[in-house]
Amino acid sequence: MPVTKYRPFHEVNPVHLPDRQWPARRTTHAPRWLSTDLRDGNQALIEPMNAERKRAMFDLLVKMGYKEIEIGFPAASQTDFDFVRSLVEDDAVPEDVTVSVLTQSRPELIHRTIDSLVGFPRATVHLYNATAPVFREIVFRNDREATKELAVAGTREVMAYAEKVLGDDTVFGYQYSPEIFVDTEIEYALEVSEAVIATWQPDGDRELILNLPATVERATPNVYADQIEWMCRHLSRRDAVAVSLHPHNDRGTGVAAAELGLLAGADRVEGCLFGQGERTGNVDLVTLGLNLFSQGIDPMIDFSDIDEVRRTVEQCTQMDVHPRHPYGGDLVYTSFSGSHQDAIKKGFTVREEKVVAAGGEETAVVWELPYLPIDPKDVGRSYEAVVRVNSQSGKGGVAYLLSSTRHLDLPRRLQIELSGIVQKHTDAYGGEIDAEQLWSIFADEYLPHTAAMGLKPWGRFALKGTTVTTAGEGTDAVLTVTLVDGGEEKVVAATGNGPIDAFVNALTEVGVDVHVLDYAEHALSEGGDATAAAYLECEVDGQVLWGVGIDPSTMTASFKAIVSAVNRAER
Ligand SMILES: CC(=O)SCCNC(=O)CCNC(=O)[C@H](O)C(C)(C)COP(=O)(O)OP(=O)(O)OC[C@H]1O[C@@H](n2cnc3c(N)ncnc32)[C@H](O)[C@@H]1OP(=O)(O)O
Ligand SMILES: CC(C)C(=O)C(=O)O
Repeated sequence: MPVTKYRPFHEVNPVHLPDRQWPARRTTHAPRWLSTDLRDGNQALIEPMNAERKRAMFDLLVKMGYKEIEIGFPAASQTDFDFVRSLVEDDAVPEDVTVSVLTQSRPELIHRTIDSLVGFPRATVHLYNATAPVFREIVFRNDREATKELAVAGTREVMAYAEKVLGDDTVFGYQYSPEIFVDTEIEYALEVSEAVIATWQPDGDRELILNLPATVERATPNVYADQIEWMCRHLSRRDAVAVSLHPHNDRGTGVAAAELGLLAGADRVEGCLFGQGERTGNVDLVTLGLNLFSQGIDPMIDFSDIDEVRRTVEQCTQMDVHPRHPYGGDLVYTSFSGSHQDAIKKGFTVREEKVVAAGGEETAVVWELPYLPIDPKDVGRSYEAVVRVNSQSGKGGVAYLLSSTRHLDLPRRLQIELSGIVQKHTDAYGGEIDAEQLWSIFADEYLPHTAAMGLKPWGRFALKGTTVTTAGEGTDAVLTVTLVDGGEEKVVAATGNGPIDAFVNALTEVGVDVHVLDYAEHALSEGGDATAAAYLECEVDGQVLWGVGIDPSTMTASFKAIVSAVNRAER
């Protein structure tokens, strides 16, 4: 690896800010957002969006609540131009949404760009030129003065042409970006910005958006924050200039850079949903917004159906969102590993208790759940997908899945026993076991005579019926049991100090020695036709194991559970 080819960023473009203030600041509110999905996102796609997909993206952004949307680079192509026109012709832009469009600093492109905006009630022209030394030397072969002049001349051209073509019909805004701001010598970036400010003359009613892009992310996020704080401190007319961030993600720290840049004083962030955009992408607006949400700060954007957002983005961009993408990926609320599942299951139980104590008011209870930074329900995800079972899973996950999908609340030792059985399957077959497969494993093991999943019944015994009579209080129960024993129907009678004791004694009549060690039962549904589940831990001929019974009658459920344990012992 030829590491000597590279230099540390502080040697390339140092920023001196020893009394930086941003590390001690806290985020208290959402910034202004601009979505550039239809511009920076679109220009990075293998197949740029057609009109229909652009419209679907625009409508999604509006629905989510974005108020500033960069809708394209209208001078780039007829498709881009026509899309911009279609929005005004279809009256598709709500009153509180401002669209913006990007242009280079070339008169013919500026004219074409502004022509596309005729009829928009509010629009911003965004002009950029590269100010970084590499671009001055390699791309433009311009010195500093000529580069500054390109920015100023472009600004003047925008002002003059907009005045001529748009007049008073459009509330017209202006944005300037010194491209690769992060690589530009900071005093020079300020000099160019000030020249643009002096040209546009922002004041209270006439804002200038100064966008400071990390066009290519080349340093740690604290460096970007220093650069932003330095600019914020040195800008004249700071109150009339909206400082905007435009981080890219080349080092994988675009989100952190945006967050620290906001602490450093920026007012606004430009990015794309799920971090679409050039190379490794623009900063991800979904992560930024939901990071705020997870801190109790309203992002002012609606993420309540994250899957719908993801599906639309995937359909528009023809690119997949990674399953581990923060907040929106398929797997990000899912735990496979045993200790995580156990903690989540316990967390949900404690939370349910707290919600009940709060009078059922779910939102009154602060979210504190192990391994889940936000409540999946808040972004439209269901709890069913939270816990999934594979070879890394333990009893907690298995129990959670049976509880959430089948309402079976297994006692702890039964959870441990079942987990071992499931583990044998996952070890043998690999991969994941879904809720249906888990139910099938469970039913085959514990409920062999339940017509579940088309399983083949097995086991020496099947319970056909019971009649119980008690002579009165304090007297023994008398029980008549009809059993199928190895295919042969038998009727046995026994007494005991209760129905279960009598049933155990009846089994002695057919040669089975069973003792009940532990017992648990609960209703599976509410109301008169409720079904009960019974779990009995039994010692059968010296073996300790669990049986499970499900029946409308609690007593019959218990008898079935004993039969289940006996059959398992003999299996
Ligand atoms: C960081 C960013 O994301 S910036 C946005 C980038 N997005 C895009 O480029 C997508 C849309 N672009 C396009 O469709 C085309 O590039 C167009 C229509 C804008 C221009 O096309 P062309 O005229 O064929 O020029 P080309 O694409 O080769 O651009 C390079 C030329 O533009 C000049 N240029 C580049 N940026 C700027 C700028 N901001 N201001 C003025 N001139 C510029 C270059 O110096 C070069 O000029 P040269 O040909 O005299 O050497
Ligand atoms: C045009 C500018 C803002 C840009 O896209 C970038 O620098 O990444």
